[in-house]
Amino acid sequence: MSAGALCTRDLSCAVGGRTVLSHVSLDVEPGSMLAVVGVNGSGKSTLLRTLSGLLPAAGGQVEVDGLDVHLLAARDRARRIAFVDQDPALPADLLVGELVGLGRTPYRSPWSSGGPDDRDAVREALHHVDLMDAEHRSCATLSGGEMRRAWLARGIAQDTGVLVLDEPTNHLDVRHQLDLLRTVRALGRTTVAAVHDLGLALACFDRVLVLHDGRAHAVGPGAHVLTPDLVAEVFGVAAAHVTHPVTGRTHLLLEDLT
Ligand SMILES: Nc1ncnc2c1ncn2[C@@H]1O[C@H](COP(=O)(O)OP(=O)(O)OP(=O)(O)O)[C@@H](O)[C@H]1O
Repeated sequence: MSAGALCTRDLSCAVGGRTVLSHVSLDVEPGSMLAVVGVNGSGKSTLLRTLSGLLPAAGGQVEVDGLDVHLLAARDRARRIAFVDQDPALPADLLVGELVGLGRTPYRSPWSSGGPDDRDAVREALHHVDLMDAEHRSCATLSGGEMRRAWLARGIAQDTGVLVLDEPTNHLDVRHQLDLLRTVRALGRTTVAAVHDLGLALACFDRVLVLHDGRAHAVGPGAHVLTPDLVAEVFGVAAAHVTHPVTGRTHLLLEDLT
């Protein structure tokens, strides 16, 4: 089995004692990018946390590289799946390089500050997110968008086959949104990301999973899944497909008709 193979079998996800999602069966192709979309509260974060092993499965299974995520030791899991949270609390007084270095924890002995390989991984990750010059700055001095990229760099430095990203493009300007998704693509890792921007989901991901009414409502290539009918049903927004005049790719036009 290739590294980064991720699948769920009849997965149910619960949070705060409430089942949020049921019967989710998914195969995420190694190296591919899956966008998870759905209205607020549809269960995107809960699904991502369950995939990452941070929440127990309320039923069914998540497998990474053929192994049950919820049975793996924490260090082994952290070498296979990196989770980048939506809005993590910042550990006080860390330099950016130190924050990114936390991604190397699964490879270090408890009291080690890291060797040359770890330092190289940190610099490479900072390079990927265009923050090379920020390595020695305090995290407290970063803008919201720079901070998002620093957290992503920590996930990249973790050097896992699977990256799970909760709203990675929030707070980013449009150039950095596209750059970030291109960077993630170039890493070649299996990526599952919650996104709110349906245009980005369609343009930048191989497949889109739509969560609706506690289920995996649809999954497949964005242009097949994000049809005007589905967008109207799930999001209550009128949509049309248009073909980009230069690239010939399908895009979504959204219109509020209320
Ligand atoms: N700790 C908790 N206790 C109880 N209910 C929770 C808890 N965390 C989340 N929920 C509820 O579970 C449901 C799913 O939440 P989740 O955060 O997964 O949705 P989401 O699709 O990521 O939402 P958003 O788009 O707003 O980020 C929501 O109804 C939310 O209120």
